[in-house]
Amino acid sequence: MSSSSEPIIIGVLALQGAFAEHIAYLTHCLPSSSTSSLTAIPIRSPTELASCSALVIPGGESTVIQSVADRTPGMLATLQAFVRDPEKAVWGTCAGMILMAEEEGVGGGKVIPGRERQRGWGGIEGLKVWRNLYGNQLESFEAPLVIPDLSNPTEPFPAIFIRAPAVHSLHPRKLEDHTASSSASSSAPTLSASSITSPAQLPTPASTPPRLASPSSSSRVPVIALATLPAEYQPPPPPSDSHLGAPTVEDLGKVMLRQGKKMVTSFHPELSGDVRVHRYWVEKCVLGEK
Ligand SMILES: NC(=O)CC[C@H](N)C(=O)O
Repeated sequence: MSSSSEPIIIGVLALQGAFAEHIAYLTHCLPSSSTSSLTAIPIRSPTELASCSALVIPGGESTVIQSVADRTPGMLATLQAFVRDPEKAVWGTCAGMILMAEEEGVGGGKVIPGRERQRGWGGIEGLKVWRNLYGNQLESFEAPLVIPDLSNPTEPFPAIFIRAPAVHSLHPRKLEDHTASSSASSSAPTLSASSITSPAQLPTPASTPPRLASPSSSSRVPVIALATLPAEYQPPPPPSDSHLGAPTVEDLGKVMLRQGKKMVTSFHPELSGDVRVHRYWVEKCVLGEK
């Protein structure tokens, strides 16, 4: 937790996508009771990112965000280092979730040959996602999402899904499930931190691109599933013979995950008219409140 004298600067990656909405929500929901002063600013360069202790990677189009970052001198390496630093709070929404995965597959829509498979920047350890699993733009939808850890948890969160990614799998799978009510997640085994398999012990298929080093201090931090879609909204599983391996079907509907100071949502809280997810991330991940 930062001391009251240090202002906390939250960057919102502004290379493409819904960054203005996040800045508006963060500005609106900054906790008035907090002794820390917070401010949210757009980020377009490594110098701007250097002033931040937290970052939002917005929704939009992950391939465009990736290529603009790639064309901005120093930006991609600076972003990857920031996202993988366990001390930095980072939240990825939709395209941002894809970029915070370690590996991604893609279905539906237009797939550029040779780009079926992408390496994410990391952030949530061992996360693989499947892009566009919920369909195209016209198949966008809103679902009432029960998020038990939010304030006023009995009031469902209006979660908006636009060409959203789904969790494909997590390796190693060390999941704490806070979404008790979901039928899809209730049978999922919950592993304790003591039963974690070290990533180094897992066999790596020969065809897997080289891994970036995982942040060592996060390696025992469990991933918490904070929200699971009701069964009727869950997507069909991606193919089991893809380059990502077989999906973990009971995790497909997990649409909000947190690992330490990192969080991903496959939906768009910045379009919902409800600031509770922004408030949760600021309080738990940025300010480190219990
Ligand atoms: N709404 C979104 O952020 C869509 C993400 C988009 N499908 C992608 O692959 O990047």
